[in-house]
Amino acid sequence: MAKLQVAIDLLTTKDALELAAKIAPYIDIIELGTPLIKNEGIAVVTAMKAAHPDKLVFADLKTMDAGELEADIAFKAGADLVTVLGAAGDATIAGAIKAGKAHGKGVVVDTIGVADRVKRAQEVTALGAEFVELHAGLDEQWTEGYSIQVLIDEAARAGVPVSIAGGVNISNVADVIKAGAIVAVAGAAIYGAEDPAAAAKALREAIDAV
Ligand SMILES: O=C([C@H](O)CO)[C@H](O)[C@H](O)COP(=O)(O)O
Repeated sequence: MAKLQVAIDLLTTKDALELAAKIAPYIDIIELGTPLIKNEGIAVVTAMKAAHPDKLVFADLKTMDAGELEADIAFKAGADLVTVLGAAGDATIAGAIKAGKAHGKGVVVDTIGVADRVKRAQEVTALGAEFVELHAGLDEQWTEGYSIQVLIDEAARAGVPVSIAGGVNISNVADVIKAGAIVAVAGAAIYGAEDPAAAAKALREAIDAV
C-alpha cells in the first residue's frame, strides 16, 4: 500500500505538533521540513517522535556534505528517515547510508536541483537509498510553466522506489500513485488547508482507492 507523507513546512515545534495531532490518523510519514529544522533545531525531531512513536519521522536535512555525521545526528534525535541531496557526491550519500545502517534506519535521496532525476535515482538506489524523492522544490513550483506531470512521468520510468514531492494535492495524488510512486508527499495541500484533517483524510482515501 502506498504511503502518505506530510511535509510540515511550518516554522515552530508547537505548530508542527498541533498539525500532526490533527492529521495523524491519515498519515504514514511525518516530515519535519528543512525550514522547520533550521528554525527549531534537531530537537523538533525528538519532540515529534515522542508525540508519534508509531509514525515514521522524516528529517528533511537536505544534507550536501558530511553525510555520515549529519545523518547520525538526526537518527540519534529519533528520525526514522533522513534526506541527503542527490546533487551531493556519492561519498556523502554513502556516508549517510552508512549511518542509516548503523541505526537500522533509512536514507532518502532528494533529487531537488538534479538535471537528470531518473538517472540519479537509479545511481543512488544502487548505493543503498531507501527510496528516492523526485522533487520540485517550492521555488521551482513557483516558476512559470511548472507542472507536477514532469515528476509523474519520471516516476513511471524510474524503475526504482520513488516518492513524489512538489505540489501533490487532491487533484493529482491518484496519478502520482498510479505512476508507481510508493510515497506521495503533500505539504501545502495539508498544512495550508482550511481543515488539515479533512485534507489529509481526502488524500488518504484517494491513495487507498488506486
Ligand atoms: O521539501 C520541501 C521544500 O523543499 C521545502 O522544505 C517541501 O516540503 C516539498 O516540496 C513538499 O511540499 P509541497 O510542495 O508544499 O507539497
